Amino acid sequence: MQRWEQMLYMKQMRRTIDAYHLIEPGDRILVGLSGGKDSGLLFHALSELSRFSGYHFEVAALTVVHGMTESLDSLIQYGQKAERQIYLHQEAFANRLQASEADGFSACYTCARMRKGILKRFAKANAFNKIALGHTRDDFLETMLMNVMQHGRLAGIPPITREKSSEGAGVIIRPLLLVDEKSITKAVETLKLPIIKSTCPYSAEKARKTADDLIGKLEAVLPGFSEQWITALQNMDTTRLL
Ligand SMILES: Nc1ncnc2c1ncn2[C@@H]1O[C@H](COP(=O)(O)OP(=O)(O)OP(=O)(O)O)[C@@H](O)[C@H]1O
Repeated sequence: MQRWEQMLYMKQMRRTIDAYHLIEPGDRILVGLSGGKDSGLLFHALSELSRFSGYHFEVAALTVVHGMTESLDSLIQYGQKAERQIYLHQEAFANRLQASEADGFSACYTCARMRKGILKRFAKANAFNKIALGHTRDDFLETMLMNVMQHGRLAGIPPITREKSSEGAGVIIRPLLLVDEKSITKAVETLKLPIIKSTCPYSAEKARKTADDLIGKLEAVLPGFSEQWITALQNMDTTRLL
């Protein structure tokens, strides 16, 4: 792989950070690290950025160990070798959510809420003022399609959210929001970052899979469609909308 290809994700991430003012000097950023490739690359990229650039911020990661992943050993070894701070929060709630799915709960929704609550409380207790999540351009487009298909609403995922709640640190940033999954996969392979497999039975959520398939079909007919969609959203002509 060419060097420019390896660095493509970094260029796209920096552009997003600058365009939406995601990072300010003095920030203490806690990355939600699932063990998957997106947040794995996010943690690596922010760690590099904090060491070699003029952004002046600190970064560490928290993994919520909810009981639905394979062994975390390689992640822990990576943290020690690269001298990167990875905290672990052990709370095996995921099995209980599976059991309650039968009662009409959405396990994925509840799991995401619980993880977010844990991240927020940890951030507050340890003086982190921002939480960074690994959502990508593909997550953004899938969410947008799902919102149209399921709720008749045009909404994606914002690059920065400022939430007020009793749980604490309410600023959530998504520096990979305009980075495509292909660049992420390539970078993770080249950098040999550790990837922990999820054992969650819901990880291929049906509605998200449908949205993903649809985007794949559009890309096959119209190469560059995803990029063009993002460009269109940044150039909205509100005088011609309803
Ligand atoms: N167990 C966890 N502990 C800490 N943060 C998490 C955990 N699971 C998810 N997150 C955070 O929430 C984000 C969105 O979660 P989601 O399950 O949609 O992940 P994803 O899109 O598959 O990304 P990844 O490749 O990072 O797992 C992740 O990118 C990560 O930042």
